[in-house]
Amino acid sequence: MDPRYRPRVGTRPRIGHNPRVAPTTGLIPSTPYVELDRQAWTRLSGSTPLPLTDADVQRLRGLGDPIDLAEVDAVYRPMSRLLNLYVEATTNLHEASSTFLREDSGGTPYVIGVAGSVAVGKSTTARLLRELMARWPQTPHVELVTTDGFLFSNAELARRGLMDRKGFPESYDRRALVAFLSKVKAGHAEVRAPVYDHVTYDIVPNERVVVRRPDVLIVEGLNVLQPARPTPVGSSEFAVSDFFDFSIYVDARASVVRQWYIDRFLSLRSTAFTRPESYFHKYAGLTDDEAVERAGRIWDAINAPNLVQNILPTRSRATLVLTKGANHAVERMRLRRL
Ligand SMILES: Nc1ncnc2c1ncn2[C@@H]1O[C@H](COP(=O)(O)OP(=O)(O)O)[C@@H](O)[C@H]1O
Ligand SMILES: CC(C)(COP(=O)(O)O)[C@@H](O)C(=O)NCCC(=O)O
Repeated sequence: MDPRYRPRVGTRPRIGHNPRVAPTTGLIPSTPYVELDRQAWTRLSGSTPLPLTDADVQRLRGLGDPIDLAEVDAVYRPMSRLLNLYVEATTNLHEASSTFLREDSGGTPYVIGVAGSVAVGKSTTARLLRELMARWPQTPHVELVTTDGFLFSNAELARRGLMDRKGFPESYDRRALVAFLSKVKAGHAEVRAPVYDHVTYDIVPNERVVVRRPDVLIVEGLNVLQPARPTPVGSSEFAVSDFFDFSIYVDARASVVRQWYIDRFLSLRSTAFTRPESYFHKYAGLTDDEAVERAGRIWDAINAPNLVQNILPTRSRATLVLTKGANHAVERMRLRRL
């Protein structure tokens, strides 16, 4: 039996609940998601326009990601329509809440989280979304922040014995990230975030990005769907995702992402790693076999355990899960029912 369906034994659907009854089995789905294959998803785009060109997609895609305009049309046009509907509904909800509180609604930013493994293509998804949403008339001002800026500096990670745990929840200054999001959500005129440099593999001293009351803020990072840390009795702490209006988890099989990580490492070897300031400069001269071996070791020691222990368990918290196949194309979508 399809495990997503449980028998209708002595249970009645709740009022207002709209169970999707599997036509052949008469069973009620026990998943909170609607699952769609690529074709079904693509059909949902309706007449939503796609204001991007092939050149835009080439500019926005990450290293090693072969995404093209056809893929963006099939996957991101329906997503654009969905988000447009959600943003509009949320704006109405904010207005209702402000009417109740007798406050000025003041334009609360719509916050979207993008989560997933290292090397799964989160940055491509986040950049495409930023570009698409900024072209809507209602949300011209879209900002994108990556959570790597909230990693502790290498000096601090070394002090805490966490240099081999970069990307694990404990390697981030979560309190600073939560404070940043809470100020953006509260409508502060200017909120600053620290900046990470993948080339030097460290926080850039004295550099900040400034976020000025965006219509939409996209927050991209490995651990953005992590629940709040356990707190002592009598106290409480926010999770990063408490500030999200919508979240996307970019998913692919771990063995496939491992290969993407290795392929990217091979490309970086002849590009970013050749720069003397690159933290990985010592790997620029590796042979193919040595580079594959080294990348595989970094993956197996750091990124794979982080994926299995910390990132994957947060997938079920996302509003939308995009599942990619080995060729990077999105094959399946799961949208959380409201
Ligand atoms: N060692 C590195 N040197 C330079 N750029 C890197 C390095 N590692 C990752 N990047 C770049 O950083 C970005 C984020 O990578 P990552 O966190 O793995 O997320 P994702 O691949 O899911 O977008 C990507 O654009 C990637 O190409
Ligand atoms: C910087 C990262 C932790 C990603 O951070 P994020 O923006 O997702 O918060 C990751 O790209 C990374 O460098 N991981 C450490 C292991 C490695 O070098 O692949």
